[in-house]
Amino acid sequence: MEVQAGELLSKINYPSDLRKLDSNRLEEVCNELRQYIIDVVSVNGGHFAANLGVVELTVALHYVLNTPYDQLVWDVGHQAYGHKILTGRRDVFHTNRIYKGISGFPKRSESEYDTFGVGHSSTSISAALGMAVASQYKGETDRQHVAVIGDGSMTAGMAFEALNHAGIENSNLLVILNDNCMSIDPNVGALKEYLTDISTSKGYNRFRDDVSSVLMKISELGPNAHEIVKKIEKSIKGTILKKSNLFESLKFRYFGPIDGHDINHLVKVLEDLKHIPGPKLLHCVTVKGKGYALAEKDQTKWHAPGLFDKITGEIKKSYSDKPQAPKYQDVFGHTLVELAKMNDKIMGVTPAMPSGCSLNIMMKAMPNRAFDVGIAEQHAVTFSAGLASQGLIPFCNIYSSFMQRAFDQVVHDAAIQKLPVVFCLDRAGIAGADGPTHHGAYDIAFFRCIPNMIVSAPMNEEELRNLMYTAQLKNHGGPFSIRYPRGKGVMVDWQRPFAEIEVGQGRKICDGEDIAILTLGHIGNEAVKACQELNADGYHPAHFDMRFAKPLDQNMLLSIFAKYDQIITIEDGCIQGGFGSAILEFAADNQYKGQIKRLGMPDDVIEHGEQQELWEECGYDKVSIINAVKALVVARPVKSLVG
Ligand SMILES: Cc1ncc(C[n+]2csc(CCOP(=O)(O)OP(=O)(O)O)c2C)c(N)n1
Ligand SMILES: CC(=O)[C@@H](O)[C@H](O)COP(=O)(O)O
Ligand SMILES: [Mg+2]
Repeated sequence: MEVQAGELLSKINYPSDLRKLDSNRLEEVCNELRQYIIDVVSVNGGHFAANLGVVELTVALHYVLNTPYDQLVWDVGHQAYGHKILTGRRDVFHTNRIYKGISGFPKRSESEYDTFGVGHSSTSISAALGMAVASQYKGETDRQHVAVIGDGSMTAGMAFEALNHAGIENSNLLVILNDNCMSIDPNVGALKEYLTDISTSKGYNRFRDDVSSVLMKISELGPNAHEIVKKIEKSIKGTILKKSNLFESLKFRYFGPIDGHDINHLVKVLEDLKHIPGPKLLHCVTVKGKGYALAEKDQTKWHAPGLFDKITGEIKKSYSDKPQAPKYQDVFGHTLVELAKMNDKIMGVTPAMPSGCSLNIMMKAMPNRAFDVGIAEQHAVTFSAGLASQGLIPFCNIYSSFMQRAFDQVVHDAAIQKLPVVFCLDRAGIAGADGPTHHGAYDIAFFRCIPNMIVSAPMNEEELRNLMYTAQLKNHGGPFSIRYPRGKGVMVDWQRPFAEIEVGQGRKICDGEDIAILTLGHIGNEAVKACQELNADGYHPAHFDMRFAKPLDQNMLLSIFAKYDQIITIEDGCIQGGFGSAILEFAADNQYKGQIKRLGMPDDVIEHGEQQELWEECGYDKVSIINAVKALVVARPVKSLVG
């Protein structure tokens, strides 16, 4: 649905138009930009509160900087809607995150203003530093490089690795710390407490303002003045500020904290900072959800609320007369608490996604046994391994795509040491509107190659519960991974008694002739639907839910090889190295002479869209499965086959 932009905003196609305005009109621009974001996101969905929080910052940056020559890098990029609207994409913004529409994150192929592709957090300082060093090398001394990073994203190790490096590079880098005290959930950790301390310490702020304004004035007087500034800084800031300022200790010049919603002050400060060389950090304090009262009040709920009525604030739900199956996330959250009540060794760990993965249920019920460790996937894995080394059983829940960050920790800290960490990989498979950075495409492939690792995937809620139950019964000789997708399962009546599943044992869903369909995980439900339609058309494939990509159910596979000349494998993951590849390897090792067709994500970047649209595009939704079977098998007369 197209939404009309305000009068001023509708004339701003690019930042060059913005820069023609008198600065006293910027507040108006901010109001219209904020309203436009509210109007479009309410009917289209997407990230909301973070975008409202950076409206002033976005306008000020594009007003002061000479983008795209000056380089602006957004961390995560979930807050870059204002940036997109001001940089040539206002009229296509209604296609944001929609299949074939623009991406919900900055993307280099989409615009020259998108200097760096993002989606995962905490990459902005490294990327902007790389750009700054490249400019220095090329002699582009007039070029500005700015990384905008949130307080949540600043908790990741990668951000600190970049600060550590940037502090000794004398390149032109400005880091803007957008501090709203929030990650998706409330931000956590000692850094958050430190930032709150320096934002609220009145005496320090007054002193800092005085020193900064004097230093900025002197620094405008020319090259020699910088030397004087440095000396003054060394003696004054060195003794007073450095002691208390983390960023100064890392050789950044620290400015702020300033009000990130005061557009006029922001413009002035950013102008001043353009004339100060070397690594600098500007600490901006903002409010997540700024300007939409409900979002300011419940920032987690309004991080990405889905569609809503912008007047009443009512978030739209899909209503149905029929009872609905739960989300896998909720099954995980409730089941973990159930198991933890039975087994006092169980602990819960999430890197910054407690409400996303539903560990918040355990954090509330058992606060001393469940940890949000901040955006810190590597730490989450090794922390879990540490817990496991002491006889505990951590359930470490990480979105599949974020787990890409922690591969070494899984190998080095958990698998080699045979530690029984249970890795629950949420959002495994096609993630949907978040797109390629968030699809859980690779985990089967990258976990399957790790020794001592169990790789499993439930086809429904009951299977998820039973896999979780099985994983904590004993040490299976190393980590136990369980992957499941974003969204709903298929069972309304899911809270059934626990039953152990034998590790490496698949199950037959239905018997058949001519061809066997082997599935892993929830995508097996598409195969169930496909088989029903195929049966009516006279095709009778057998269907096996293999449950494990590692170890494989070798006995079941050998009997399948003996009976069927044709096999289709289906997985919601990349086909290179994944579940289908595991079957191919086993088939080759056992001289299987039949034909094996693999369905899964092709060796390509899968863009954004709804899960169902992308399953279809990748060729493993119900219809694609039907077509694949029909292409391989000759139809037989309809007859009933009970599996
Ligand atoms: C590596 C990684 N882990 C987790 C996430 C999920 N995530 C996206 S935004 C976000 C919160 C970021 O907080 P902050 O940087 O402070 O931005 P804010 O939303 O507060 O503006 C999280 C945890 C991610 N994108 N990347
Ligand atoms: C930007 C980001 O990484 C998160 O906000 C992500 O979009 C959350 O995804 P879910 O909605 O699947 O929890
Ligand atoms: Mg934040």
